[in-house]
Parts: sequence; structure tokens; C-alpha cells
Amino acid sequence: PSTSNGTTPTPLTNYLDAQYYGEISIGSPAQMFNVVFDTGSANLWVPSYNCSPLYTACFTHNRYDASKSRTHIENGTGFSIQYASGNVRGFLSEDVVVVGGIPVVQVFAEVTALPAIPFIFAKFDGVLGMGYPIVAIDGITPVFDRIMSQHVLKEDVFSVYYSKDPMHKPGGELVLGGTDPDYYTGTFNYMGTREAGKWEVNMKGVSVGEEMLFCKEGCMAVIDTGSSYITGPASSVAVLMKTIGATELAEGGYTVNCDLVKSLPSVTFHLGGHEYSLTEGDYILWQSQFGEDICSVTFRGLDVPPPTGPIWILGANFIARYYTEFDRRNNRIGFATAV
Ligand SMILES: COCCCC[C@@](O)(c1ccccc1-c1ccccc1)[C@@H]1CCCN(C(=O)[C@H]2C[C@@H](N)[C@@H](O)C2)C1
Repeated sequence: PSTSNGTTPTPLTNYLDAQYYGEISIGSPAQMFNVVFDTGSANLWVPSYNCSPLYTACFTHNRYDASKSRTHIENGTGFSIQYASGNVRGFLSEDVVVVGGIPVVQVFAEVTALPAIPFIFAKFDGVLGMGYPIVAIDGITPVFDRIMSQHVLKEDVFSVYYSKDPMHKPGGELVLGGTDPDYYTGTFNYMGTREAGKWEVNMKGVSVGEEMLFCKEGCMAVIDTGSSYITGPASSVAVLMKTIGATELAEGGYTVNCDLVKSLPSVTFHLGGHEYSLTEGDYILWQSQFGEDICSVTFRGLDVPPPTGPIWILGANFIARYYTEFDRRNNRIGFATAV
């Protein structure tokens, strides 16, 4: 449905509640790509047609072919971006990118080195960073900034809906320029971003059940649409897992006995004077594998070194419960209860 503010919402696909991505096009004629809209980074990259055959992950994804686009503009500057999983390298190109029906001439990276781990597991092709310009590699103006400077949006905001029920609803939706009342109830509660330039807010504490256990003196929380789960300082998450009776798996994940799930406490994040609770339905991923039920906990320990850390990262499982509006005009984030 096209909204009144001149943009069309981008439907998102939900893969196992762990990967949410939507379609954009690059080039003329349009070359289609699935990208994660990631508030934790600010660059756009897709695999390149010139990706070295050494990188299997390039060949299981859509690749941008500059020679097939009549609006391609040569650049060639080197590019490398670092994620928690390792880095991704390539070179810069410029072309027409269409997001939510809005065309922009955009500098982006053609990736020629895409590590098999974790990208062979990616159902999407690339990443479209929705972060602030200050975090953009090579000082490239991010896509959303280019869209804002066209003055086509009713408001300089974007909103994200992540569904947990893809059987009955789309996997999610990105709206540029507003919000979609179909996917939230009640009003938005807003909080200022801690420093203009990052989608992060001050958090006043994290409680389990009725007891405030973590971040008692306050800490930082990043609202990150590009993270699947919630991460917190490893020591805090370890205590949290012990409190709910979870056991740690080899690769850092946690599971609980499925019989105990219904009695698990809620975990509450105190943000901007309001409490945002997750119940076991929000933070337990119940999967049946080979006839047996595995109940994994969608919290992970992650120690981000100072000065950025220690920090909590609220990812897809939080956003699935709280519809999120990212407001660049007022440097604030708004939450409403998702439906
Ligand atoms: C909601 O959809 C989430 C998409 C999945 C993200 C992810 O789970 C993933 C899984 C499989 C294959 C590739 C990637 C992936 C890897 C890098 C970039 C984008 C996606 C990431 C795994 C590594 C840690 N992590 C981040 O650092 C993320 C943190 C975030 N801000 C990004 O910048 C990188 C999340």
C-alpha cells in the first residue's frame, strides 16, 4: 500500500526470527537485492560481479554487475567494514538505488571479499546501513540522508516492524517518512539518542521479574535493527542465564528446559522513564529438531570494549515486541507496542 508521504512501505522477510531483510534495486535496468536495514551501521554494500571465485558466499547471492547498468558511475576507492563477525572488503561504485520507491544516486560498496562464515548462512545479499553519517566508512553519505535531502518525506523518520508470526503477517515492514498504524497499538514513548550520531539511548536498569539486577547505575543501549538478538555484558548475561536456569552451549548460546519455559520471569529494560518487558514468549526460540524440542534463549553475552562498551544491544527480538520509530529530525527513538 503506498502511504500518503510519497513512499511505499518495504515489506520485510523474516527468516527464523533471526534475519529480517527487504528488497531494493540498484542500477538501470534495476538489479534486485535483499538487504538488512541496519541501524548499527551506515554503509550500503552488495556482493560484486567481480567477486573472486575464492569467496563461495558471493556465488550463492545476487551480485551487482556494473557493466549491465547504464547509470553506473565509476569510483574504485577501496572499502572495508568491520562487523562483530569479521570484515567485508571491496571497492566503491555509484549508481541509482531505489528504496521504498524513492530513487537516489548513491555511493555504495561492491564487495569482492565476502567471508563464508557467516555469509553462507545469510538469506540476504547485503546490508543497507540506516545509521548516522558519522559512523559511515569513507565518509560516504548514507542512503537515508540522501533521501532526506530530496525533501520527499513527510517526516525525517523511518520505522521498523519485525513480525514473529510470518504465517499470518508479513515478516516485517520498513516505512520511510512515517509509521504504519497497522502494526502498533497505543502511543509512542520517545527518548533522546544519547549522542546525536548513534541510535543509542541511556538505559536506567535491567530487571528480572521484580528485581533490578543489572545496569543499576545506568548504562547504554543500542537499538539495532541489524542484530538478531539481545546482547549484554557477558558477566551480566551469565548471571541472567543462571537466574532463569539456562545452560550455556559451546558456541555461546543458551538453552533452557522447555518444560520450564512457562514459569520463566519477564526481563524488563528501563528506558526513557518507561519499562519495556519481554516475556518468555519474546525471548525463547522454541524449535523442534528431529522430533525433540530445543528452547534457546535469544540473549547473548558480548563484551564491547570501552569507550563504546559496556553496552546492551537490543535487536530483532526486542523490536518484534516494540514497534520502533527512528527520528532523525529530533534525534530520538520512539517505541509503541507492536501488534
Ligand atoms: C535482523 O537481521 C539480522 C541480520 C543477521 C545479522 C547476523 O546475525 C548475520 C547472520 C548470518 C549471516 C550474516 C550476518 C551479518 C553479519 C554482518 C553484517 C550483517 C549481517 C550478524 C552475525 C554477526 C554478529 N552480528 C553483527 O555484528 C551485526 C550487528 C548489526 N548492527 C550489523 O552491523 C552486523 C549479527
